[in-house]
Amino acid sequence: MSSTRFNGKISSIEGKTPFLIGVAGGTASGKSTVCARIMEKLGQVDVDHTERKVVTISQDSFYRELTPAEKIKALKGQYNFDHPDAFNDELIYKTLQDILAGKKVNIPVYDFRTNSRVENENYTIYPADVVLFEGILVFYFPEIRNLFHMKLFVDTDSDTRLARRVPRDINERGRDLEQVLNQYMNFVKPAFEEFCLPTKKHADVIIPRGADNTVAIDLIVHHIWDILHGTHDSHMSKLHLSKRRDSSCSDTLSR
Ligand SMILES: Nc1ncnc2c1ncn2[C@@H]1O[C@H](COP(=O)(O)OP(=O)(O)O)[C@@H](O)[C@H]1O
Ligand SMILES: O=c1ccn([C@@H]2O[C@H](COP(=O)(O)O)[C@@H](O)[C@H]2O)c(=O)[nH]1
Repeated sequence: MSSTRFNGKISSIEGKTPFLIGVAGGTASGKSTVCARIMEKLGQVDVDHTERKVVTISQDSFYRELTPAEKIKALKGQYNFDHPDAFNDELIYKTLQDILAGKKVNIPVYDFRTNSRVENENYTIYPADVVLFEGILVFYFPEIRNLFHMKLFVDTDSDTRLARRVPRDINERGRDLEQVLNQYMNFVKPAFEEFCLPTKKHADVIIPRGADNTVAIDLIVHHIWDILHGTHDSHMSKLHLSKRRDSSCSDTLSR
C-alpha cells in the first residue's frame, strides 16, 4: 500500500485551542519516530520552527533535577528514571495547560549524558494547531491524561525495544553495555510493567510495531486532518470549526 501524503499546509488562527495528542509507549518503542512520521505526513518538514503548525514535545524534557547523591547513583545506572516520581508532573501539567490556552511556552533542554537539564537553556514552542506530547508515562498522571484530545500507545515488543535501546544508549546517550543492561533489568523493565503498560488501556488507538505500521499512521493522520478541517463529526471538530469560522482556510488535500 502506498502511503498517503498531505501537501496542504495547516493554517493557524490566533488564540485557538490546539489539538493535543498524547503518545505513550515503552522505551525505544518508536514514540519519537511515530511523531516524526505524523509531522512529515502533515507537511511539516522544512517548516521554520516559528511557523510550524504541528510540534512534538518530549516528556524527557521534564525530568526533575537530581540531588548530588542521586546524580552519583544515576551515573552508575542506579537511579530509577522510569518511576513516575522522576518526572516534574506539575510542570508538565502547567506547560500543557498554557499550550491549550494558545500561549507560547519554554521547554527545558535535557541532556541524557549528564542526566540533567542543560543550565539556562530552553527552547520555545510557538502556538500550533497540533501538539504531540510523547513519553513513557504521559498517561500515568490522571490530570495530565485528561488534557489529551487523542491518546496513542505505541506497542512494540520488549525484545525489539531492548535491541534498539542498547545501541541508542551507547551511541547517543554515552553509556556502556553493562550499565545499559543493569539499568534495564533493575529499573526499566519492572517499571514498564508496573507503570507504563497498565496505561495502554487509556489509549484511543494502539499502534502495533510503531513506525513500521504505516497503515495505522495514515489512519491517524487522516483523522487529525479531518478534525482540523471540520470534516469529522465530533465535539472536537465542532470546537475547531467554530474557532476557525473567521479564517480563510484554503488548504488543499491531495491523495
Ligand atoms: N520502525 C523502526 N525500525 C527500525 N528502527 C527504529 C524504528 N523505530 C524506531 N527505531 C529506532 O529505535 C530507536 C528508538 O526509537 P525512538 O523513536 O527514539 O523511540 P522512543 O521515542 O519510543 O524512545 C531509535 O534509534 C530509532 O531510530
Ligand atoms: O537521564 C536519563 C533520563 C532517562 N533515561 C531513560 O530514558 C527512557 C525514556 O526515554 P525514551 O526516549 O522513551 O526511551 C527511560 O526508560 C529512562 O530509563 C535515562 O536512561 N537517563
